[in-house]
Amino acid sequence: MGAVRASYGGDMLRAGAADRMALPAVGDWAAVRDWPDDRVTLEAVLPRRTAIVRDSADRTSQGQVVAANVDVVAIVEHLDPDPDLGRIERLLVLAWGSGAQPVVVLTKPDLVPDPDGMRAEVAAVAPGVEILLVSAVSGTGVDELGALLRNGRTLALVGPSGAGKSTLTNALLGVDVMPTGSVRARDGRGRHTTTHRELVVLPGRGVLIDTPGLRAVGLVADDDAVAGAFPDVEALAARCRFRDCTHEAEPGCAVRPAVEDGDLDEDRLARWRNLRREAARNAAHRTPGDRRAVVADLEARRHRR
Ligand SMILES: Nc1nc2c(ncn2[C@@H]2O[C@H](COP(=O)(O)OP(=O)(O)OP(=O)(O)O)[C@@H](O)[C@H]2O)c(=O)[nH]1
Ligand SMILES: [Zn+2]
Repeated sequence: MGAVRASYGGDMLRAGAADRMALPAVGDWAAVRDWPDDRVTLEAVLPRRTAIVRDSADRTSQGQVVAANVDVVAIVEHLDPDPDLGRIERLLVLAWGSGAQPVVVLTKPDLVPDPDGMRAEVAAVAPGVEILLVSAVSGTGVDELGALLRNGRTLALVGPSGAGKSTLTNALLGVDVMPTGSVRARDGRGRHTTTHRELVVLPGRGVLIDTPGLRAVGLVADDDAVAGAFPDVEALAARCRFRDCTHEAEPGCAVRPAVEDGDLDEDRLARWRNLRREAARNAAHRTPGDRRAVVADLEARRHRR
């Protein structure tokens, strides 16, 4: 049938006003109605298998769905400039929270002398997660990445602007469908080239979703998503004598000695603490009372229009 343009039906408008999460996102399946007068309305979004959710800036809802029904979330990070380990951890939390399987894709290995050494550093912040080195320039790893797209699976690329997501999309397709940004010569940073989310169907293979550069992802992550990204720290913390151990000075703490013995990186521990705090703050902000107030406010605004 191809592409159709649809407006929201009444139920969809109401659901979207009450919770932004209800609105369709890229990757969603939706029911549309074809009216005799040629109008097309989007009536319902079908239940999602998975959802990548980011914080919505306006706090009017639980969050905002960046992509739905994704099977594999590829966290795309460049090796040049140096990869940002904290950003990879954050995006891993986002991925674990989505219900999809994460992989880490390290791009531009052709620009650094020791890509395998850098992969090992990244592996330390991504326990249990497959890590691919992929160069669109030399072709290294493109087939491995493409293999994730078999059997009609949906692969979403997330990562900062300039990491090479659009370039990877083009490499996987074998043709250029996405505009790519040329890196500014002076500071080596990419221009922001993807202005809206794109979904590309690769016939007989799967579906590829290229999300725009997620700069500062606000997380709606819960403790489980943080635990998914930090299984090493959580395993240590589970061995502390006290369940509410703060890992500062308590007797019987298992985390502190791991740092002292060099088994756990101090910076990683600090980032784990911050993400846990962020998850707790999120949970506190989104009390049912808050949400009722937000919905009432939205309704009032709608009536004024
Ligand atoms: N040397 C090298 N350059 C690459 C590679 N992948 C991407 N680039 C370059 O990096 C720049 C940014 O790539 P894009 O694909 O536009 O980045 P993006 O992640 O899609 O960025 P947004 O669309 O802004 O989110 C472009 O100049 C690419 O040519 C690679 O594997 N090796
Ligand atoms: Zn402890």
